[in-house]
Amino acid sequence: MVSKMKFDKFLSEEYLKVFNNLPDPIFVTDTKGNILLSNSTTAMVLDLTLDQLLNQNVIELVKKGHYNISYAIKAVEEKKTVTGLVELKNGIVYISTSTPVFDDSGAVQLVITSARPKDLIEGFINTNKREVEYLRNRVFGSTEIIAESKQMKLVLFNAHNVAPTDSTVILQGESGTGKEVLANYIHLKSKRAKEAFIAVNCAAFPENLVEAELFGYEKGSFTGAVTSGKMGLFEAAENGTLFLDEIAELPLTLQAKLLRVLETNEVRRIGSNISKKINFRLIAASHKNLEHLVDLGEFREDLFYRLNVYPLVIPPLRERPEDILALASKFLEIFNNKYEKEIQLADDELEALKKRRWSGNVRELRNFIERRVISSLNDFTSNTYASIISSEKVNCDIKLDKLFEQGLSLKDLVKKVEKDYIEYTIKKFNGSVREAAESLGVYRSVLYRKINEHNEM
Ligand SMILES: Nc1ncnc2c1ncn2[C@@H]1O[C@H](COP(=O)(O)OP(=O)(O)OP(=O)(O)O)[C@@H](O)[C@H]1O
Repeated sequence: MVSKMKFDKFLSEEYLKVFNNLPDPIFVTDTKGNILLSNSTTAMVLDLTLDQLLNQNVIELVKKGHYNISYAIKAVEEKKTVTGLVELKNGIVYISTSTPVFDDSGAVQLVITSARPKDLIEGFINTNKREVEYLRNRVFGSTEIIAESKQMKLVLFNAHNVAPTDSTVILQGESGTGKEVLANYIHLKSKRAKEAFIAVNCAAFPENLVEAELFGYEKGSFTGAVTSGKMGLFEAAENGTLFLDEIAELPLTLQAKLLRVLETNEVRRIGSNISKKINFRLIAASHKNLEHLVDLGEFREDLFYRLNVYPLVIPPLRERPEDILALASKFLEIFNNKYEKEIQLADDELEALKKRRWSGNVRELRNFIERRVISSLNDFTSNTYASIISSEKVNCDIKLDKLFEQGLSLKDLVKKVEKDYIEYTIKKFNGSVREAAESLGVYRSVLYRKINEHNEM
């Protein structure tokens, strides 16, 4: 048996670098199946850290259910290269090849195993692409989604693998972690990419309108309905993808109706007695823990199991500091272009960004960088700015004594500040309510409601 330490000595630093940077899983075992060397991709796809993996034996990994079969031992027994399918615990199937390496006496000394996702290879063969993009470029080097951290790379990797399967996907993660971005990514990497991607926020509609939005209605079916009738969003997503964000906000009665649609693939508009067959892929998302809501009786268990085919959890931004810097630099580039500025972040600012809690996740970071570029810091030194970033408190420079003199009630004061702040933000975004809503971290519908309320004040 070759010990890991002894084995490492065989390899120059350059070889190790090449080995580590291979985008596919690759690892080396001894004749008993002990893992001597592995790249981090192998650990990542097995949902382990590299350290954990290096202490493992392939037979144990199979026993623990990380994957269903190992060809490394077979290669030792049969003294030849063995190839076969391996299914991981997340359902992804790989084509794995184990190649024995012999010593001078012809005995097997080591086995090198490498693997590639089956779907990916088949996809390449089927589309007969001449320019084969390597997995790392397709997934890890994606320009649409920033994923520097190991956790986010794994999420993206899993998203990449589930995309072509047409399976229902449920995305969980705090608000602003990138669930909609990921849903769109899955759509774009699926067979439905050329069809519609319909994103619906179940929390953005008043309860009585969600059904009409989703199912559509025939003319005159309820007061307030457009006289000509309206197509629902299920129908609008025909052949494409329907993304139901904040699915936990769907009222229980509608949850039952959604389940029926998923089981029958049929939709009936409100006021109609004709059902229509539809074909769409569902991606749902929630920042709430749906399993917990099932326990509380607030989410239907049957719908939960119907949705929970392929769950993907996006970790909060504070748990992936590598992404903070990568995202900040991307957003800086975007907003420097947009506002024709050349702002750079100083080292202390970058440090402060990494330490902040980012409870609004990527959305908060994006808004923060946009404000940073807009304000251009004429009257701040980078030091004071860094201290503002790192303090979690909002710096409201309001003259309290002046306010006190006005004798406003707390309610009126809050409304007044809210009104002024909203007006100020909309002005900053040249009148764009959409951008202002993004910056303020509220839905557009909420912002419109507030503007109406303020107009009536
Ligand atoms: N990994 C990422 N790379 C680049 N941009 C990202 C990433 N994650 C999120 N964003 C950006 O952050 C913002 C929020 O993302 P998104 O709307 O997808 O979050 P969400 O989890 O769906 O939020 P909510 O639960 O509030 O609907 C968007 O502007 C999006 O473009």
